[in-house]
Amino acid sequence: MIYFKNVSKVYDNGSVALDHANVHIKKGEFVFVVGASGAGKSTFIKLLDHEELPTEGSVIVNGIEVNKLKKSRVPYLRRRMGIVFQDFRLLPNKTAEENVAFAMEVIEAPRRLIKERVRNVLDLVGLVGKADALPSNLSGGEQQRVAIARAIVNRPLLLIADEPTGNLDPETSKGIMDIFTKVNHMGTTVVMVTHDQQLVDMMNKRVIEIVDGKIVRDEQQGGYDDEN
Ligand SMILES: Nc1ncnc2c1ncn2[C@@H]1O[C@H](COP(=O)(O)OP(=O)(O)OP(=O)(O)O)[C@@H](O)[C@H]1O
Repeated sequence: MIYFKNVSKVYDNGSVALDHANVHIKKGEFVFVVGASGAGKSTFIKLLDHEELPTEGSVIVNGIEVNKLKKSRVPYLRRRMGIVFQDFRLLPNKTAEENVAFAMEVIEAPRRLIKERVRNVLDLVGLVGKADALPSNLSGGEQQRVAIARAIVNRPLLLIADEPTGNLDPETSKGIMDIFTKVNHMGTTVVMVTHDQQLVDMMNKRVIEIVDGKIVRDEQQGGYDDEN
């Protein structure tokens, strides 16, 4: 599903964000990526969706060598992945339902399918009752659930999340993890960057730790810290 083969990323200013990283993530895995601020976690994610290109090495996602992909093919790569951010990034003038539907409208899905799928995913994230609410009338946790619904409505193979609980309290964060677990059990691979020690320790999933661009730990059923 995901291969990083000897991947390095050096930004134009000389910052080494990834240093000869080798990773293999199989279909259906749930993986946390942890590390201090500036370690290279977001860069790791940006290499998956072609937001950044490696300076060296190759990145393969769903059988596509991302670093060799023509710009015109990037939307096809991104169709197979859903992305969730710390700051939700919902369209403020669209309701919860419209935000989710929009992700299907842009790929020109048939209207009836949109209606059916949007209802299903809003149900999955527990938000059917808030379908008509604008983001400004939703709590942070609810907004994140809309963002997750939007990310999964096109049934991606891969769900990527960059600090999805960074703006949420611990209880709400646990609810978000329950949804990720459900999505993972449906067969979707989940890669989540986080600083949330409690969540990582609670979930007991694979942990990849990055320090100064280097993968220093890759542990099945790990904790946030080495000694867990
Ligand atoms: N566009 C950029 N141009 C130059 N340097 C960058 C750029 N993006 C990131 N960096 C540098 O690359 C390194 C890794 O950054 P990255 O954002 O991947 O870290 P991170 O682990 O996600 O940090 P945080 O937890 O603070 O988000 C840092 O030294 C950062 O300053």
